[in-house]
Amino acid sequence: MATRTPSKKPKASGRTTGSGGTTKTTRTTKNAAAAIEHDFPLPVRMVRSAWMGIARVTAGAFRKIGADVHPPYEVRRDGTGLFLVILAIIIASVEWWGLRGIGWYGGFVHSVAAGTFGFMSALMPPILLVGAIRLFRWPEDDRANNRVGIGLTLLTLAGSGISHVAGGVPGISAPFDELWGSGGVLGALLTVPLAALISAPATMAVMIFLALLSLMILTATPFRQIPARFRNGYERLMGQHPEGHSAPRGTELTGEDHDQSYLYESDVEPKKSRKKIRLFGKDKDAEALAAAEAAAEYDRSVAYDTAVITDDYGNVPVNDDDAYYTDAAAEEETEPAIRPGVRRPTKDERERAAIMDSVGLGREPEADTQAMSAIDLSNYDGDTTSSMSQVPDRPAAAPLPPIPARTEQLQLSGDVTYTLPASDLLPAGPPSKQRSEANDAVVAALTDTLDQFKVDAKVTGFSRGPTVTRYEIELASGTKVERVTALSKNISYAVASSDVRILSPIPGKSAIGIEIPNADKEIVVLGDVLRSHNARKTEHPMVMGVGKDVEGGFVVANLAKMPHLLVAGATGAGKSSFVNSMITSILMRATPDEVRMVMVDPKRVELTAYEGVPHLITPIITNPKKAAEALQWVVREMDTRYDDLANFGFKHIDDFNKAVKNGKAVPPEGSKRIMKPYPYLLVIVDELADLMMVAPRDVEDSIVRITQLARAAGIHLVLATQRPSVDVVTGLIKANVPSRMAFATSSVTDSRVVLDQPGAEKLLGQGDALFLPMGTSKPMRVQGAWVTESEIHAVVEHVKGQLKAEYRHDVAPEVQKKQIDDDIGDDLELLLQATELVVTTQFGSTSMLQRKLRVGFAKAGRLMDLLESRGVVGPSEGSKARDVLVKPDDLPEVLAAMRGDDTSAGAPAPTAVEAALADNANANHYGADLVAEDLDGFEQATEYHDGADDEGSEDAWNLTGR
Ligand SMILES: Nc1ncnc2c1ncn2[C@@H]1O[C@H](COP(=O)(O)OP(=O)(O)OP(=O)(O)O)[C@@H](O)[C@H]1O
Repeated sequence: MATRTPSKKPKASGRTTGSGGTTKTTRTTKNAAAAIEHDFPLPVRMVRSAWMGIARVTAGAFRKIGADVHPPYEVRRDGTGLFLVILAIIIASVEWWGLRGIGWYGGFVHSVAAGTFGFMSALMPPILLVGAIRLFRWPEDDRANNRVGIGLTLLTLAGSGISHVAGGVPGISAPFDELWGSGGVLGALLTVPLAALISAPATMAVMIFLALLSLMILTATPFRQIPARFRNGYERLMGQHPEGHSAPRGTELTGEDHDQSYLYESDVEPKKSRKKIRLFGKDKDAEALAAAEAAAEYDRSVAYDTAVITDDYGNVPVNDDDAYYTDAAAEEETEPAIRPGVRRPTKDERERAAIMDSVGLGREPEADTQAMSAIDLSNYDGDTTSSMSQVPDRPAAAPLPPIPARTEQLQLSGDVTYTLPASDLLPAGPPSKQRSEANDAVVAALTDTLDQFKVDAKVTGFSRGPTVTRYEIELASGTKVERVTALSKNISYAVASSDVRILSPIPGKSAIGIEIPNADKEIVVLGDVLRSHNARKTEHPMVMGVGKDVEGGFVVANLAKMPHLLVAGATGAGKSSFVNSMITSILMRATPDEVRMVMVDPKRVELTAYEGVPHLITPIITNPKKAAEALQWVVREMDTRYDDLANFGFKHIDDFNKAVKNGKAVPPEGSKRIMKPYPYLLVIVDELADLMMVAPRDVEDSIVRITQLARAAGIHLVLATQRPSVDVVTGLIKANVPSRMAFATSSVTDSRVVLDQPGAEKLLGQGDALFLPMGTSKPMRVQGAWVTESEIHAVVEHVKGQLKAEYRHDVAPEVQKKQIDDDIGDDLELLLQATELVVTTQFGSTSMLQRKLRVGFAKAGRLMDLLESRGVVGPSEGSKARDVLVKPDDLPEVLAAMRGDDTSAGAPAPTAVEAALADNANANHYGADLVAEDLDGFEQATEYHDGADDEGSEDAWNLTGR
């Protein structure tokens, strides 16, 4: 507990309640000091002023080194700091710069310094400088300063002791020269009696131990964290965990460096802005009021559910409360201090948590109180940033035991033994912080802003998440909420961030929440999320690692319970990373018997890493037209599954599967069918807009059918788009895709399309997201989990090593090339010209074809239809020109495909037309394999489909007549 009672500047003492007591005391102290000062004679006062003048200039220079800091005036100790600097210079001048021989000065300084500390006197300048820097830059941080003071003193003692033992332990009465050449008087006093008692080598060991102890005190490293610190240091050195590393702002992120660069970018320099507010912080009420309306609207609609997900620091000591909780009444008598407490979830929060449970979000009731742990500043009087050391870091999570490898005997894939990837393929991330200096700076800036605008409110605590921290503000009775919300622009200004979001109130609390980006963001790695208690609690194969919420709790979600998800966000906001985390989660947790996937990746780059994994039932589909057909296949698959459910009398595929496994679902007599369970089917579309451009009506129809019915059939859709406009995410699609994940959008309109409310446009990008699971109205802010390309590669390699993909041939049926060729007939030349014209001009107009090719309307229309059938242009849009889907760069391949040339050898990226052909060839190949091999779960479905054509195999009990 700090002993000094800081005084306040009159300007900052406008608060009337809350800190009233303190203000009064500090004023008295200040007045008393002024009175004493006045009693000194003029020359003393002049010397003092001169000293303080120099001290201020020196301190100013020190405060500008590195990140600019501005400690409050009333707590500065520049005079003492200057004294230490001068002392350091004097000792350095003699011990370092060889001024020893110069007259009495050198002799005097050397005999005092070396006489006292021996060899250690050479280290005194940096030690004194460290002390000075702390006093200049962080004078208010009493706890840390005391710790550093003790550490430096111990280091000096140990250093003198070591020098003295190394110098042969001369006695205290030895000649002065001998003392100077060893540990000085200090070293002698310390080691001579000890050496007599326990021998010189043992004394050396004690001194070395003291030196190490002093380093631990200086670096605030508890014993148990030493291995972790070493590990972190090593990883940082190797570039594995980039925490604390710095790189130029706005560094373009590429490849596997993404996770590192992510940490660097920060626009927030809170302390700097504090100074500006002091200098220029006039009352900006007019501007503030203008902001109030916008803020109020925002506040009404965006309030985040924070009570949902539990913290995963399973090893947070249960006695945290005892260790850190101090009696509030006792604190009021002395100086109020920051008190980390543990908040219990409110009733409202518990109810919301129950809703979340129902949609399959990870939650761990017994850990609730840990999740709610937040830094409690309820007795913080807005005085200064407080000592970091008063609140210990979030206890480093003891590594949870590795997830035991699960090995399964697969049925659907031909009785192979399949082992899921080991959890250490996804390495752990750096430990998260519960509090950092950046948070303290923001608390000080917020307090300062409230003071400046004379708002009677206090910052009572904060919860730190990986990207943002939510600061809690409580109002004195009689203060309007609008007084704080109206300050949103001023708060942004004070913390130098345009991304400030105000929640009023925080759901379930009588407090205003202010979410401010962390200057020191943290990365959330998928491995940690998947190893969290929430993820371990269930073996459900459709559970994915989502990320971390604002309170630092791990968020996992069950895709089967969503049951369909829309993922949207501007380009670069983190969609694809999310999709990667999702697929990797599935590969980590589910066998191909449990989950099969259809991946649609019109961008052709995002999902290629997964090509060939046995969970795929068809090669990754890159052709939008084929994707539309694949969706139709999904509808058919759904119908088949429904038929089975109906025939066997089950409501959900899980029940059906259970019955199959228990041998309770038996085919009727005479049927040759071998009963096998159905895997979940996850259909992932990485860019919905591309599909909607090609066949809007078909795609919408399929999606709507699937989303309306597929839940019970175990079929789930994940639709991602960077264009969340109403023509892509139509009203019908929206109505049927209940769960949403919004990454940063480029406009508030886009945010409304995804979430039905604003908010996403204020997100920070790089995985910062609003998650709105089914059944909730208030989105939860999360930082998405991150998985690197090499991690994905390792997982995919493992999975592919277990089992080869066996693709189905009927997901995207063959395009009938022969017929197409017949279609073209004698018009090939004209068609080639038309293609060239349309692609080079990027203008799909029939009348242009008429004019340029000199053909009649009917011919031009036919050419246009041919172009559409080959994916060169989009569908007709009435009188408007059609969208051109092929880029000029791809023209040669498209023309070659039309001519029927073989373009596979050395051809670059396949065109839409080519891709279709190539994919079909693949499909046939795998189809042939399948026919020869035993039937899998999907083939049961095929049996029914085919049954209509093959009377012999039609089961009597198949009521659908397939
Ligand atoms: N969860 C995350 N944690 C850390 N950084 C992330 C995260 N997600 C994304 N990023 C960063 O943001 C960059 C862009 O992410 P991503 O490629 O997923 O965006 P996108 O929205 O899919 O963009 P596009 O639509 O262009 O593919 C990544 O390269 C990465 O550096």
